[in-house]
Amino acid sequence: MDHKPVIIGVAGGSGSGKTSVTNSIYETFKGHSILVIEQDYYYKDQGHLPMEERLKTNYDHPLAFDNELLYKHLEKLLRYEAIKKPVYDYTRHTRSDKTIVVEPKDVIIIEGILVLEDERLRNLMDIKIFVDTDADLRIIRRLIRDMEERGRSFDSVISQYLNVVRPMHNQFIEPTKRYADIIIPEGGHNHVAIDLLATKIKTILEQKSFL
Ligand SMILES: Nc1ncnc2c1ncn2[C@@H]1O[C@H](COP(=O)(O)OP(=O)(O)O)[C@@H](O)[C@H]1O
Ligand SMILES: O=c1ccn([C@@H]2O[C@H](COP(=O)(O)O)[C@@H](O)[C@H]2O)c(=O)[nH]1
Repeated sequence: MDHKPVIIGVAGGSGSGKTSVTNSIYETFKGHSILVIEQDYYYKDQGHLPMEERLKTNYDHPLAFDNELLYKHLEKLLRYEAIKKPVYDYTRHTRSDKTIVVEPKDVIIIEGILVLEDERLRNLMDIKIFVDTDADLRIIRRLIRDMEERGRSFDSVISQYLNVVRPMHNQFIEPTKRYADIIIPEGGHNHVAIDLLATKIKTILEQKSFL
């Protein structure tokens, strides 16, 4: 019997609805043994850099992430060992001093723009999902979210989108769609897709005798 946790990767562009999809899966399995790891929390620590340098970082490039640490943490969770998850501060563009102790669970959702880009991460996943939403919707959603929740101005969001987010999406994120087992259009409000996904996850959990 295979008693390793199930790992589900949820990728997609910024504002595509990854967090909403992840939350829907989490809610469906609430009460079961499930946890979420956000790839964003694994942005490289930039505490040694002055703020003006941090503002120049390309946060949509694969090299912005500490995937080494993320991979090590997933390996530990697969062995049912606890991890100390880093905490990322979007207003300071670096890790905070805090970490969160995360206990291992049977279902692990790993969510982020580039989780399907790294082959080692992909190889750990039982189900790979790409949330596919048109660019016009993604920029509108991001604009609202970054101004309301991440302390950004209208001009900074637009400039970052045109200069970095859009080209990096086309170069690195969009191509990872080909690795996905399931492509979910429009994100977390797609109840049919979420229900189908929940059924598949239940089947895997039953095969592993977790349910
Ligand atoms: N299908 C949808 N229709 C309308 N709004 C949505 C939909 N999916 C997500 N949103 C909203 O768009 C914003 C970005 O979604 P989120 O899940 O945080 O995206 P991501 O994690 O991919 O950046 C959030 O405010 C969310 O409530
Ligand atoms: O310091 C930072 C770190 C990240 N970003 C942007 O965040 C998005 C990824 O988050 P989503 O929740 O998937 O939208 C990425 O596109 C980065 O551009 C940032 O602006 N600053």
